[in-house]
Amino acid sequence: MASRTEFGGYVKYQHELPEKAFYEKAWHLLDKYSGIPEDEIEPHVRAVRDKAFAVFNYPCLGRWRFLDLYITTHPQYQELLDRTKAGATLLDAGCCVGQALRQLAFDGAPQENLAGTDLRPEFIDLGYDLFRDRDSFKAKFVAGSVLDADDEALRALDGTVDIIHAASFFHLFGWDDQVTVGVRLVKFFKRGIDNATVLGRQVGTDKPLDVEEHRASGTGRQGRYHHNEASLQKLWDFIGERTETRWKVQAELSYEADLLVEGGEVERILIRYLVRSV
Ligand SMILES: C[S@@+](CC[C@H](N)C(=O)[O-])C[C@H]1O[C@@H](n2cnc3c(N)ncnc32)[C@H](O)[C@@H]1O
Repeated sequence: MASRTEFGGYVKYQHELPEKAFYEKAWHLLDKYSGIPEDEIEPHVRAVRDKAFAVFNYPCLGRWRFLDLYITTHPQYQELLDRTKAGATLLDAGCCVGQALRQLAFDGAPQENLAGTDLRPEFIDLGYDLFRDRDSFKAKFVAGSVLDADDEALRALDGTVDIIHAASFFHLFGWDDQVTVGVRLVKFFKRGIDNATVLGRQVGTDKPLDVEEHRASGTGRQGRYHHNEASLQKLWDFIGERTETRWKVQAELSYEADLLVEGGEVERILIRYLVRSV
């Protein structure tokens, strides 16, 4: 089993499940979409989660966050269903095990209008194990790095997408890499469409760093950059300049108790965002 490791004072791997409120939508999906008998769900999820955590020790796996189907509470969730039913294509960038895509499909989004991409093909593969839909799920998955402008595999998605969902994703990167990622994502959009949309949720802050200070003081690979609405607009202005596109950001911070048990209850600031082409 993967070892417990500390991450910025946080426990990265938590054995106990959080409160039921945190994972009941995922249990419902595994029951009704995947058809997994109720008493098998927990051991099944634990086994797949440990395999995924052994691939890479993201806290979203170790701390069960991949079970939080927050997407259903995004103010644009109904719009995502309506637009994909009307033929729009949605790409989940940094999809991990693809839980958001299965939820969208379960709620009626046509599977052939869904796509996912992730750096690690193992996560995509484990998603089929988790949801037991390897032979039935019609969403298109492409493994590749959105940080690499020359990634051959990702070219298959260029010019094919109307909506991009990116959750707990941009916050992995520093400012410059977020610009690189945004520029890459823009290439995935169909040419000349109205209402190109990027949306998601990630760690936020009410005090974003000055970009130059962040660059100068970054740790590791330039450190991570967290946003409020104004800094996110600035980011998308930069991305727009580099791609000759224009974007309007709407975003809201929320202060939420982390419902996890080990390592204590902590407050985290999240930002739920919506970026539309203008
Ligand atoms: C913190 S997880 C979030 C997963 C999922 N979106 C969610 O909300 O649970 C970040 C994901 O981004 C993927 N990732 C990291 N760097 C990437 C890159 N350069 N290109 C594509 N995916 C990347 C990771 O493999 C991981 O699955």
